[in-house]
Amino acid sequence: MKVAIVYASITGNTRELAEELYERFLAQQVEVDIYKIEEFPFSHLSHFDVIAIGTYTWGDGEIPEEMRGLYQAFESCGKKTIVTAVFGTGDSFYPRYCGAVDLFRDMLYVHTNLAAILKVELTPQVRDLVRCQRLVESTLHRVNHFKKAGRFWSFGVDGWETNQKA
Ligand SMILES: Cc1cc2nc3c(=O)[nH]c(=O)nc-3n(C[C@H](O)[C@H](O)[C@H](O)COP(=O)(O)O)c2cc1C
Repeated sequence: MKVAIVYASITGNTRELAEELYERFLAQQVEVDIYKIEEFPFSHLSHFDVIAIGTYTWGDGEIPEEMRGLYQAFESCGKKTIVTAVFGTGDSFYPRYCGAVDLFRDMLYVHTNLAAILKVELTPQVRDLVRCQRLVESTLHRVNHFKKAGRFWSFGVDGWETNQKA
């Protein structure tokens, strides 16, 4: 299983969160690479079983400029066979707390097999480490479930509803 963590961070909060997740994926003995957004080869999206996307929020709940290419890449080349997670840090002082995570969530839900979402207030605290562990476990559980079944399930408005071949 191949996992990629791709993140953008200016002041280091989202990077810290990405690094926590990296350690936790490693501890599960999966192959995991961590990329700053500038280093991620967009053309390799489908080389990974799992892609965890980390973003801070900018402006009025916006996706930072450097993450927009990744957003568009998933929009045009996303596949339901790629299990994704989206995480980010934000500041609840702003009306659209972690708005960039919400925007990615909505798009990834449509174009990929979205397994987990994590929002953290500014710098990750000890209580957030448990949430990081949950993100890793839910994501790997989704991949294993998917591989066993040879199909995927999506969480729709009326519950677990979609069952399609990979
Ligand atoms: C100009 C500006 C606009 C921001 N807008 C938002 C926002 O709309 N929603 C939010 O949750 N956080 C917002 N933030 C807070 C950042 O997303 C937050 O500080 C984040 O942890 C930064 O991540 P980083 O340390 O990885 O760069 C804003 C910060 C700045 C400086």
